Amino acid sequence: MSNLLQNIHSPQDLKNLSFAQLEKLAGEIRELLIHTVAANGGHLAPNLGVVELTLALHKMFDSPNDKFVWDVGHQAYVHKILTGRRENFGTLRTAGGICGFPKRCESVHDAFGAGHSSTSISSALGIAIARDMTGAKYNVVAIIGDGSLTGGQAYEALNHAGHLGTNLTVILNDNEMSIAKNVGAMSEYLAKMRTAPTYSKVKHDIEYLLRRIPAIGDSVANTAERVKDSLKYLLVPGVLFEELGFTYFGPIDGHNIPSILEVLDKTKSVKGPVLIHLLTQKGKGYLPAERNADKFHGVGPFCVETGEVIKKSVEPPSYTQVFSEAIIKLAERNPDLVAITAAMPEGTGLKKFSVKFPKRFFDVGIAEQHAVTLAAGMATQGKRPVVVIYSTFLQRAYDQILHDVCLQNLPVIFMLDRAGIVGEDGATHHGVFDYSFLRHIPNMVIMAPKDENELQNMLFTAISLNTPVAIRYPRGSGVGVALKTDFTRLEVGKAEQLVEGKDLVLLAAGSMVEPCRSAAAFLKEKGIAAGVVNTRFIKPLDGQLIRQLARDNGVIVTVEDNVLTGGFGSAVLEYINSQHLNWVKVLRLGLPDKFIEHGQRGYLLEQYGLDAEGIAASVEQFIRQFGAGK
Ligand SMILES: Cc1ncc(C[n+]2csc(CCOP(=O)(O)OP(=O)(O)O)c2C)c(N)n1
Ligand SMILES: CC(=O)[C@@H](O)[C@H](O)COP(=O)(O)O
Ligand SMILES: [Mg+2]
Repeated sequence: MSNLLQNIHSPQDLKNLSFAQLEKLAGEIRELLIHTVAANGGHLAPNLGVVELTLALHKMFDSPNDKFVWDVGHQAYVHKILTGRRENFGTLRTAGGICGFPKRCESVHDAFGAGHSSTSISSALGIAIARDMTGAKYNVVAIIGDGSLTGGQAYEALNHAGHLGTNLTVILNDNEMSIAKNVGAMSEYLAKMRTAPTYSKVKHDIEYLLRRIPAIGDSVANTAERVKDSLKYLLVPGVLFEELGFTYFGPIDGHNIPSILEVLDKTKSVKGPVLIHLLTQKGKGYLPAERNADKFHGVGPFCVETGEVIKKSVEPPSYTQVFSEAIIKLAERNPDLVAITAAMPEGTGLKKFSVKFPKRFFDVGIAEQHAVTLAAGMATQGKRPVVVIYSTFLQRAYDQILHDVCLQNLPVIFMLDRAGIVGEDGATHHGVFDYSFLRHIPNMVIMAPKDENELQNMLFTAISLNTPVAIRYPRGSGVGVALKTDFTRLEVGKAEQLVEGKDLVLLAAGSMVEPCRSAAAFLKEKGIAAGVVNTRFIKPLDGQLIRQLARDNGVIVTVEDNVLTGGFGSAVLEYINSQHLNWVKVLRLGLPDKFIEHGQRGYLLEQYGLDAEGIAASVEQFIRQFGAGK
């Protein structure tokens, strides 16, 4: 057989393929996935697990008329390959190239955008309701993983869909994995179903049993119904979904294309919402990913032959690694310290902590809102919860932070990893809003470290405070300072003057401090004397220092890797205004009021003028236009 994939330009090209051809195509798709992700990095294992499912969906349904909604969307590469983006697939996750997540502006086949988890059933239900209101006829399919089914929003949507009885297909892609091993009672329930006989067989057996009960009178009929119910509870897999108003099909081998097609076909005629439970293997078809599905969930460039990740050069440890060690040392000193992750023990650096302190570690699943309120509850009882959540995912828990933690001034520590530009994951994942969504909440202290030692000291300081604290730090390597073994308590609200300069001062937040130091050196070569201040605290600000800088310099440049709207620079402006320091000229550098696309982190920082050269260039232009000093 010739190469089939090169002839697939749209889902229509699948329609006449035989099962054997579809299987061959699955192999070719896996090759493309493996080689592309090996070069560009990306979510390999999740995509390897849905090759057959995606082929079956596109064979059975008619996208874009029928709508597929991918939960999280990290597993939509196959869908992209089959929907006209194969030739461009080599640009995956590169600037200007194919996005790693579904995106409505990228293709009509991407019915709904995603990146954050557990939204698919809600959006699919919304689409289905709109369809019914307009009298249109098409199928709506939400594809959600077992990990994403730990997120509360998925249950809100199941609850609503079951109540409405809307025609909607939910495919549960159960591979027993979130990024790490899936957790929680629902995960255990699904595991039990894996070994259960199929629903249709059980249904048949129950009916057979009931037919053998002689039908004499109402009481026997009632008994028969009760027997049926009891047996159903005992035997029928998926009864939970059935009770929620869904018709359950499964469990079904998610790598068997004929079986998937058969069940999809069956469900087409079912009235109301259906849930199809597929069993798949994460990483299927590539041994290193099958053996190590969590490593290959999201992976950087790697060698196809060995599965070894390609290290660019010897890099300093990441902020995540530094945090990972620091929290263990601090937990050894403080038995009340507990750590919470929302399904990301590895990514947050809490894995080691979980091994060392299994009773003080909580993986709550993809449940950021619950994680925050859980921490608040623990804090009322004297525990010192450290909640470690990527900046972008903490957006979910805004009200829990405000209402459950800050309003009661509870000492919960938020470690916001992946703050600022994250890179290739793109718009859904950049952590560029946290200063803005945290800064206005009363009682909250916000810090951002300039380097690895400061990260340790900030955590140490946070534990000593009796208020909510957020510490935000970027993805990837630290700046490479020699790591201190002891901790220093920082004075709350005190900034650190690093470089003196009479013409202007660069007031830098967190990971912007180093580029500002270099920018100051560039400016010096041009005869501009720029001071550099490490702000350390975004809240409370160092008002005394800002007043002094205003007096001495007259030009303040704030630099942050957050959106300018409501960010650190805005805080400085508000302060200057409140103090009537009217003569001060302020330049705010940060991210614009738009969503930042995907691309390498360094490239994006450069594009948005937040590398050393960009900062220096903006300052030079400002000084040329408005003058230096007072
Ligand atoms: C709100 C939110 N929290 C955390 C994540 C990070 N995340 C991405 S995929 C994933 C696991 C998803 O597991 P599952 O749905 O089972 O998909 P699989 O990768 O196993 O196919 C997690 C935790 C996210 N995308 N969104
Ligand atoms: C899909 C998703 O949300 C995660 O897999 C995310 O891509 C992880 O990011 P890191 O690679 O920064 O841990
Ligand atoms: Mg899973």
